[in-house]
Amino acid sequence: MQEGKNQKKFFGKDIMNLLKLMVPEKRYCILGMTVVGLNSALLLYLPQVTTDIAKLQELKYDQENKEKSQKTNMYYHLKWGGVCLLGMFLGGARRFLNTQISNRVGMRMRYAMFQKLMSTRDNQSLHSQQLVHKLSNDVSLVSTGLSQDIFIMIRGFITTIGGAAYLSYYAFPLLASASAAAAVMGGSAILLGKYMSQFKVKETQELGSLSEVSQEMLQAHRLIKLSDMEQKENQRYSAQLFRWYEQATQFSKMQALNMGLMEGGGLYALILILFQGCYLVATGHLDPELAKYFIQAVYMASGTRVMIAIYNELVKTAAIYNTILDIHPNLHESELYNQPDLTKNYREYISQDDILKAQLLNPPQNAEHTKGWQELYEHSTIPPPSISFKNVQYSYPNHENSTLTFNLQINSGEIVLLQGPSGSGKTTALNLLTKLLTPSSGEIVIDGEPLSKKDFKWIQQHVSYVQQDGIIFNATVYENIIYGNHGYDQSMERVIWAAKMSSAHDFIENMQNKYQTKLKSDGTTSLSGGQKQRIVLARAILKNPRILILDEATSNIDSQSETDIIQALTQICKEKTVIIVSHKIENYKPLLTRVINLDQ
Ligand SMILES: Nc1ncnc2c1ncn2[C@@H]1O[C@H](COP(=O)(O)OP(=O)(O)OP(=O)(O)O)[C@@H](O)[C@H]1O
Repeated sequence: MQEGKNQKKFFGKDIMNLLKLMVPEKRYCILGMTVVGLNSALLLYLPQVTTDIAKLQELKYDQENKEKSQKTNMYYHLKWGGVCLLGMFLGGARRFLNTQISNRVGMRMRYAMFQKLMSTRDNQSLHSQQLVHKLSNDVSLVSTGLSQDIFIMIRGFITTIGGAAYLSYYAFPLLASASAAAAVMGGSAILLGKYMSQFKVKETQELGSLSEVSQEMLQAHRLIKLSDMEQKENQRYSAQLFRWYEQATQFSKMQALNMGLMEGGGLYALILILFQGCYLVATGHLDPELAKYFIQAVYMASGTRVMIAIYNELVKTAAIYNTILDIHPNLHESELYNQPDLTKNYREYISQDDILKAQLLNPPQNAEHTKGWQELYEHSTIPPPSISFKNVQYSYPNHENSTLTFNLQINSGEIVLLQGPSGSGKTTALNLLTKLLTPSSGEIVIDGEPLSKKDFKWIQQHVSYVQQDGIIFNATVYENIIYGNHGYDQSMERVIWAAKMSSAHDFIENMQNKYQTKLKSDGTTSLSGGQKQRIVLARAILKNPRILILDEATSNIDSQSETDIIQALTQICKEKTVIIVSHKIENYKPLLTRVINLDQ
């Protein structure tokens, strides 16, 4: 089991930390507690019905005063009808507040976690499938568990205290029996709670790994089929499934033991209370309205039982919460609840998104309507930048004893190909240039100015990076091309220009809805590898970047598409500093000014 940064706290503190998630929902919580308080008071009042029934029975035989008897009858019916209606309202309100707190806590957690993950520049250390599982499944477990458990616990507390107070006043001997039963249940639950939470953490981790394995396999579905790995992968999935099952079974056993002790304790309490109650009635110490006291004693014992059961649930939930905090080394728990009210402007978010979507379906036809048009051409008049790596060193955190060193000079407007054996550091150099990684020492200089002095915005504005597996989003062709090009000309005129430059226009025109055709990100899109890569290239050149990086950009496509793209690049690469990484040096030769060897 992975030892997370948050797993060493003692359980009481864990629960306190968990409860902090409720802090921003103060208003809902106070309202919820009031409702739960009233609901519990109603429950405690309920045994009073026995007294009223006894009175009604008396009146039934009072033939002399028929009118009074009818009135009283009516009064009691109205009273208990009202109690039922109130109970109905309070029950509904409690459920609504429960769910709403859970929704809001979950929303805050997801919002903070997502922001944190997106803020990471070097995402290589993040396990995306595990994270998706945490964002959906584990957050739901924590938020629903927390809000529901707390209210049930409060109700348990009120009925325990109320029942105990009633018994201590009206039937003190029964209090002793109920307390003894509560003590037995409490002891076992606290003892087993610790083990239960440990098993729950393991089970949650195995379930996360199961999601990871399944997503990985579904993504690599084609490769698995073609490599005759189906049986092996089925076996791997099954093995992980059984690993989860093993932990889930351990947890179930522990839970069953706990539940058994609870049930046993409950039965013991019931028998003890009944036995004692009957004895007290028989000896004339208690009046025949035994049911009233009996119910109060049961309230007290079951309230205690509920509190203990919920304590166990909270320990489990806190354990899952700790695994969520481990998703990111810099995620502090306070970030999950110390945020402004997210829901304040949520309708605005949705309506802005709707407006944007509508605009994207009707993009401006020409550049006059688009912001940033001038900016686009302003920087295209400046000569493309020169780049030098001066004794730049980098070591990956998990490989600190192997340091990569770079000394490179790329002149303004050059089209260079970075060459070197696998592992020589080509991708690392590009990540350093795009500030996704920061050098351990040395300096990268762009046009005479250190890159460290330029902010990330500069990179976003002046660099386009095309990777081997071009990313296509669940959106139209038009949206895919303008992606990441805000502030630049996004008119149809300009998008068509970019598509023509990357030899994409013709096949887009042949699609059913042309530039408004919907594409899919999961690979089920009707695009070929070459078509996908041409759309990605159109996206990269729309903003007319000063530095263009092509990292194995044509590796996955057929040779005819590659020839077309390289031909298009002759035009595209003008007035830019271009860095190409490709193993197919021969194909790029006509385009290049130089080849730089990284292993020298
Ligand atoms: N996220 C990482 N964590 C640890 N080490 C890494 C990481 N990424 C790369 N490395 C190591 O850094 C070295 C350079 O890797 P890099 O990917 O930059 O090489 P490359 O020349 O691009 O290789 P290829 O041609 O195979 O893509 C390799 O030894 C690799 O093992």
